[in-house]
Formats: sequence, structure tokens, C-alpha cells
Amino acid sequence: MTQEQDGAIGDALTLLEAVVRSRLAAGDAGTSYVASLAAKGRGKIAQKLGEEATETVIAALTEDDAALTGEAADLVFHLTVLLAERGIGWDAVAAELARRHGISGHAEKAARAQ
Ligand SMILES: N=c1c2ncn([C@@H]3O[C@H](COP(=O)(O)OP(=O)(O)OP(=O)(O)O)[C@@H](O)[C@H]3O)c2ncn1[C@@H]1O[C@H](COP(=O)(O)O)[C@@H](O)[C@H]1O
Repeated sequence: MTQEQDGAIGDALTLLEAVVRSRLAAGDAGTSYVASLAAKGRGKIAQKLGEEATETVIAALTEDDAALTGEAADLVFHLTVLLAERGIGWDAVAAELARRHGISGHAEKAARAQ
């Protein structure tokens, strides 16, 4: 992945988060899917995220790259809504990923077991 593509991903998530936060703040369920989902409660947002995760798994196993890419976008969108509703930004997730960078999953699991 180029640095330019890396920046594009960050930009896309930052923009999506900003739009989602503004929709949550406005709370206009009539014009906004985000607001209508949030009005149904955190449980419904979590349920949608679970459904999108399942659809992503099915697409990975049975569908073409375009379908999987679409399901991945649905999944990331709904995760963004859930995080924003909890007041957590992608910057926090990015910081956690940066903290883990270079630490092997095997080494981390072994350290946990001690
Ligand atoms: N990225 C998305 C996005 N991805 C998916 N979706 C919607 O997510 C919904 C869930 O998909 P489903 O097929 O499960 O829908 P459904 O069957 O209607 O859902 P349920 O009846 O089961 O609740 C669909 O209505 C999609 O249109 C999205 N809706 C919004 N966004 C982004 O969020 C922004 C704000 O959207 P609004 O809040 O609608 O203004 C938009 O400008 C986009 O950038």
C-alpha cells in the first residue's frame, strides 16, 4: 500500500466519522439513516454490526471481490456508528493499533498467559 492510499483510508474514515457524529447530534431520523438507527438504541446498532459481520463472512466464502468489498464497507460503516454512539473516535482505534504495531500476536498471547 502506498502512503497516498494509506492517507486516503484515514481521510475516508475521518470524513465518515464526522458525518456520522453530525447525524447523531442532529437526531433527525426522518432524513438520516444514522439517526434512525441510533434512535432504536445501542442494541440495534450492535445487532446491525453483527449482521454485517456475518454478511462479510458469507461474502468472503461465497461471493466475488466486489461483493466482499461492499460488505466490508457496510461493516466499517456500522462499526463507525457504534463507536461514535459510544463516543469513541477512529483516532483512539488508530492509537491502539499503533501501540500494537510490531508486537507479534503469538508473543502478545504468550505474555497474557503468564
Ligand atoms: N456509508 C454509509 C452506509 N453504508 C450502508 N448504509 C445503509 O445501511 C443500511 C443497512 O443496510 P441493510 O441492507 O441491512 O438495510 P435495511 O434492510 O434497510 O436495514 P434494517 O431494516 O434491517 O434495519 C442501508 O439503508 C444502507 O443504505 C449507509 N448509510 C450511510 N452511510 C454514510 O453515512 C452518511 C450519513 O448517512 P445518513 O445518516 O443516512 O444521512 C452517508 O452520507 C454515508 O457517507
